[in-house]
Amino acid sequence: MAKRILTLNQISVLGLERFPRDTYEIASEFAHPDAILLRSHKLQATDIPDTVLGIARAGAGVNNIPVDECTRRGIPVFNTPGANANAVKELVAAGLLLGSRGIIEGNDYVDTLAGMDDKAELNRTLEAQKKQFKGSELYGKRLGVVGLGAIGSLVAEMALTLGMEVMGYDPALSVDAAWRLPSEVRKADTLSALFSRCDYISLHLPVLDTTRNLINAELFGVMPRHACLLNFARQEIIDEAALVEALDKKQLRKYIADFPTPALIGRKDVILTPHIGASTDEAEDNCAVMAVEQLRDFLENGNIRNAVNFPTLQLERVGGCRLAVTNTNVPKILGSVLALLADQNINVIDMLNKSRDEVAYNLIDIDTTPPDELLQHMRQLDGVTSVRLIGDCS
Ligand SMILES: NC(=O)c1ccc[n+]([C@@H]2O[C@H](COP(=O)([O-])OP(=O)(O)OC[C@H]3O[C@@H](n4cnc5c(N)ncnc54)[C@H](O)[C@@H]3O)[C@@H](O)[C@H]2O)c1
Ligand SMILES: O=C(O)CC[C@@H](O)C(=O)O
Repeated sequence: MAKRILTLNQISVLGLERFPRDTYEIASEFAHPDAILLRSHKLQATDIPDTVLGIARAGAGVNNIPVDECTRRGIPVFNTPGANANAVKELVAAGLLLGSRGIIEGNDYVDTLAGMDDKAELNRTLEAQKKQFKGSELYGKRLGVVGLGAIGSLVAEMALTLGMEVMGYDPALSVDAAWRLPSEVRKADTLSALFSRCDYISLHLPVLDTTRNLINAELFGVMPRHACLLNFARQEIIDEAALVEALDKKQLRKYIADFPTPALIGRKDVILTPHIGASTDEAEDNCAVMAVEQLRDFLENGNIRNAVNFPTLQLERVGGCRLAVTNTNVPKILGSVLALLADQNINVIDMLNKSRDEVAYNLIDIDTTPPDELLQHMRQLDGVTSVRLIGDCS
């Protein structure tokens, strides 16, 4: 039977074409989908049917998905790290330029001159008024980057090429990300040190329980008054009341962000774009292709790459059929699963088991198709969250 993929946002065709039409059905409405593919759609736990095996986010942030509930139900949530990083980096470059030069104000002013048909008079007026729109250069200024992952590291590199100094803060920096980082990036030990020393600050961290409202009144209080804050990460990272108060008190010069809210729209000291950080042809294609490939590998082989709540695990297919078993990460459960197979004289050909936090995940290749009763029995074992048979041994 064809696998059913429920799409909850518009997904690039280049990605969707990677689902073979003879083995997959794709639609934006399905009562019993095998998997969900989405972008920013806010997914409620109650909207995830029991048939769903995996969820793929074509993008980086997964705060629109109830990840804890998925983990509880044994559903891996995939994302596409780095696939849209260049698109965001380029918008941040634009944000830095909009924050340093009177581009928007100048453009708005020029629009007011529509209808002035005398070219000489137009030029005289422009030359007389342009001093209002003077800016300052980025060269030599200091950029603080909060979060030095896929996007933050590219932003740091881009700012260095503009001649800026770069300071970074990331207490959870992975070893791989540290290797990617240009050596010129100076480390800030605290957020407060970074906020107090930078002319521009750009946020590139995920929204988590620990980062919600992280940027608060205390940090706005130490910022230089000429500083500019860029937020192309998520609005929830900023304490909005504190931001509005800081703008009112002129504790920061400008806020440039991808997340409009009623309190911010229309302010002269705020520049807002409608969440278009990843809205390029290239990023949409990259994210969709990566999400689809990861989802297919999971549905067809049980392999897991780039899940935010499951361990990474890939086992080459060597024939036979495969059991994908998820359980809580406590002793003896795997032993009970294997004992059930041994009781039925089912031989294990190959096996891989890994854990991440409270989740343990096992791929077990066997040489005989197990009877349905055995799978039911396995599902009822204490601590087993899900059991899936992939393929057929016959
Ligand atoms: N505007 C957009 O359209 C758009 C597009 C892509 C991503 N994003 C947002 O940007 C975020 C980052 O994306 P990415 O691809 O760089 O992710 P990433 O996972 O590669 O990098 C995130 C970095 O943040 C760091 N971090 C975690 N907690 C931190 C903290 N308390 N302080 C400082 N750093 C911390 C992590 O260690 C990691 O290095 C995403 O989670 C998403 O919310 C927005
Ligand atoms: O899908 C999008 O347009 C936004 C994606 C972005 O917010 C992300 O977290 O990757």
